[in-house]
Amino acid sequence: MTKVKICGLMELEHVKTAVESGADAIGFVFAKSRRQVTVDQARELATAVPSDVLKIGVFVNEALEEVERIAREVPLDVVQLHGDEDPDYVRRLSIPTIKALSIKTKEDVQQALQYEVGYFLFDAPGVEFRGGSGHSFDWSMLAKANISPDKVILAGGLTEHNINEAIHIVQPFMVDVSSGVETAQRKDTEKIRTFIRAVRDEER
Ligand SMILES: O=C(O)c1ccccc1N[C@@H]1O[C@H](COP(=O)(O)O)[C@@H](O)[C@H]1O
Repeated sequence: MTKVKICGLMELEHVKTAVESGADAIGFVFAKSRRQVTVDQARELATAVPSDVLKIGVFVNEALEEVERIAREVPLDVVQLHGDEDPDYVRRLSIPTIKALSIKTKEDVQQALQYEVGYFLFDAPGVEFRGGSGHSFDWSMLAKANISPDKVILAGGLTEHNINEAIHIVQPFMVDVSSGVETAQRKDTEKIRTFIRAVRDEER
C-alpha cells in the first residue's frame, strides 16, 4: 500500500485532518519557506500526531547539530534533507534520514546512489525555495532508473488529479504532497481528504 505524507502543515486543524484521513507521515518545514515553522510551533502541532504516524522535519543546508537539536526537541522521527547535504553529512546524522534530490535529468536521479539512506525523495527543482514549488518532473526518469521503488518517495506537483498516474508509473513507497493540498497558499482540509482518498483508491 502506497504511504502518504502531507507536508508543510502549520495549523492544528490541518494536522488533525491529515491524521484522521489516514496520512502515514506529517511534514514540518524548518527551512526558509512560506511554510516554515518554529520549534515551538512544531512541538505544539506534534501533540496531535499519534505514535504510528511519522513526524518528518524538512531541512535545507542546516548545521548538523541544529538538525539533531530540533529533532530531539519536537521530537521528530525522521529528517528530510532538501539541500546540498553531502553523503558524509548524512552518514554523521544519528536520525533516520530521507535525502531529497531535485530532478531535471536522468543523471540527477543517479546522484541518489552515493547516499546511505533508507529512502530517497525525488522532487522537481525549487523555484522560490528549495522545494514545495508545486511543479512536477518527468516521472518516467524514475521508472527507468536502477533504484528500487521501495526506497522511493515521490514528490513535486502531486495533486488529486495526477496522483493515480504518478503511482502507476513510479510505484513508490510513499508520495509526498504540499502545494497540491492548498488553496490560496493555505492548507485545505477537503483537498487533504481527497488526496489521501485518491491514493487509497489506487489500491482497490
Ligand atoms: O514545502 C516547502 O515549503 C519546502 C521548502 C523547502 C524545501 C522543501 C519543501 N517542501 C517539500 O517539497 C516537496 C514538494 O512539494 P509540492 O507538493 O510540490 O509543493 C515535498 O517533498 C515537500 O516536503
